[in-house]
Formats: sequence, C-alpha cells, structure tokens
Amino acid sequence: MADQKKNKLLYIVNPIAGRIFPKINFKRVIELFQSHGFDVTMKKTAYKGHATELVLKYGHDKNIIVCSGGDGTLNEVISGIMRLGKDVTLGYIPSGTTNDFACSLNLSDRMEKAAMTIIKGQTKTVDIGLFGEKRYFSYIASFGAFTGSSYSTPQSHKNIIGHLAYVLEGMKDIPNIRPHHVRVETSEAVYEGDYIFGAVSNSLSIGGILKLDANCVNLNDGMFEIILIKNPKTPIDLSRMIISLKKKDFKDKYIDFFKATDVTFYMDEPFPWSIDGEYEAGVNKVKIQNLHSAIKILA
Ligand SMILES: Nc1ncnc2c1ncn2[C@@H]1O[C@H](COP(=O)(O)OP(=O)(O)OP(=O)(O)O)[C@@H](O)[C@H]1O
Repeated sequence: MADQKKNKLLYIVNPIAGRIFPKINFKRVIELFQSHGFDVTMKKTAYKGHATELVLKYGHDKNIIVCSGGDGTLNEVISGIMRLGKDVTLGYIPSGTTNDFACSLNLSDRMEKAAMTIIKGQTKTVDIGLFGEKRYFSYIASFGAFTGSSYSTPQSHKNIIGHLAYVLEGMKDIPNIRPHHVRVETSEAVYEGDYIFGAVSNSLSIGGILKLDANCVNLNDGMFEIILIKNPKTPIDLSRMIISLKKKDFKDKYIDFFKATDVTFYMDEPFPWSIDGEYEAGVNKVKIQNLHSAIKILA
C-alpha cells in the first residue's frame, strides 16, 4: 500500500460522462480514499477542456491525480499532467461510455474495484502520444470512416444507450465514406495511398470495434501501432478485408499495419481527426510522436 502521509489527491469528476445508470458515486469514492488516509480535493468538470484547467490550477501540491469520466476526460487530465511539469501519478476510475483505454489497462469498470487499485498504489508507466506541437493523447489519433461518430455522437444518446450510440451514429457515415490521399513517413518506411481509415494507436481496442492482439501491443514500448485501410475496389475486396480485420489478420493488400515511434502524415487536403474520441481540426502535415513512459499510472 502507498505511503498515505504523502498522498495529497486531486479527484476530478466528469458528472455527465457515461450512461445515466449507473452514474459515478463520487461520494463513495471519496469516502474510500479518505478512509485509507488520503487527503482528497474533489472538483467537478463543468465544460469541455475544464479537466485540464483543474489539473493546472489544483495539481501543483498533489502527488496523485485521479479522474472519473470517459476517454475524453482522461485525455484532458493527461494533457494537464503533461503541462504541469511535476512528478504526479495518475489514477483512473472509468465512468464513460466506451472506456477504451481502461480496457487496455485492464482497469475495472466497477467503481470500488478501480478505487481500490488506486489505493493499493502499484504503478506502471505508459507511453503518451503527441499530435503536432501540443495535442496529447492517451490511446488514439485517427481519421476517416467512423471517426466522426467518436466526437459527433450526442452525449444524451451516449448517456441513454451507451456504446451502441457510437455504432448507430457511425452507420450514418457509411454513404459519405471517401478515401483521403495520404503519404505516411516513418524513419524506416514510406506508405502512400488512398485511405478510408487510419489510426495511430497505443491500445488493444480501437473505438471499441477494431481489436488488436494483446501479444502485439505493449502500452509502454515507445512504439505506436499504425493501421491504414485502403479503399476496397470491389464488394468482394470489401468483405475479404472485413473478415481479415475481424480475425486480426492485417496482411490483406488493402491494409497497411506497422509499428513506429514517430510518424509524419502528409495530406493533399486537410480532414478532421479524432484524438481520443474528440474532434481535432485537419492540417496538411502533422508529426505524431510517441513520448515513451511519459505517464505513471496506478493500474
Ligand atoms: N459538466 C460538463 N458538461 C458538458 N460537457 C462536459 C462537462 N464536463 C466535461 N465535459 C465534456 O464531456 C465530453 C465527454 O466526456 P467523456 O469522454 O469523459 O465521457 P463519455 O463521452 O461519456 O465517455 P467515452 O469518451 O468513454 O465514450 C468531454 O469532451 C468533456 O470535456
């Protein structure tokens, strides 16, 4: 168990994350922390970007920063910690709709169990992504098919029907799927093509739909997994590719799959990205860097 005398804990709660039932019982979580000797300051988020501000405002004298929310809240807290420039440990009690990153870290979505993981005090380090100059991400930067639904699905729908809301919103995208011409450079290779989807990820699960093999992904190896999917020419190509993706077999001629530390994307025309499920405006060129072991997390 961690040395509780030293444990000044900032607890950030997104009160609107996840489904209506069950909502995070943050009072119970606070009681648990306090009963184990933690000195807790709790703050609720009130708007987008607030979690980052709260970390920067209240995080200076804390050694643990815990958040409850979904991938969006976690992303904002990580962005705050990266800017804080102080050695703090992150704790996460998932209460979002998809909680992709929590699944990769094997964190329980049962509130008390996740709180106990934090109280037990075992840490591991994980890589963090940097998209461009200042946009951090915990598990994914993606573009193309279905990524719009990750940030455009209304919160009210997510609250009522959970992850299915993303899937339904994504289906609206199908008639509009069109390829983007992209050139992708790593220190070792160049990939170029008309891609309908691309993802730079540090996760076992991409949008809760596409799964990567646990043996292939290490969240702290300084490398991203990168998947680029080309536009299939015929319905037969499309169905073969879908079968390959479902089998986690990425050798199909329409799929480029590789690992890299840093990767630069060159786009003919800008298109929006999704960063940990939140909207990011398009650019003509972006470098995505893996910041190795950048965050210490209780997991
Ligand atoms: N009080 C608030 N009112 C409205 N929006 C908020 C509030 N607090 C935080 N937000 C924003 O809500 C958005 C969604 O939060 P989050 O991603 O944590 O939950 P979720 O969407 O339910 O879960 P997931 O991303 O795992 O599906 C984020 O962009 C966050 O900044």
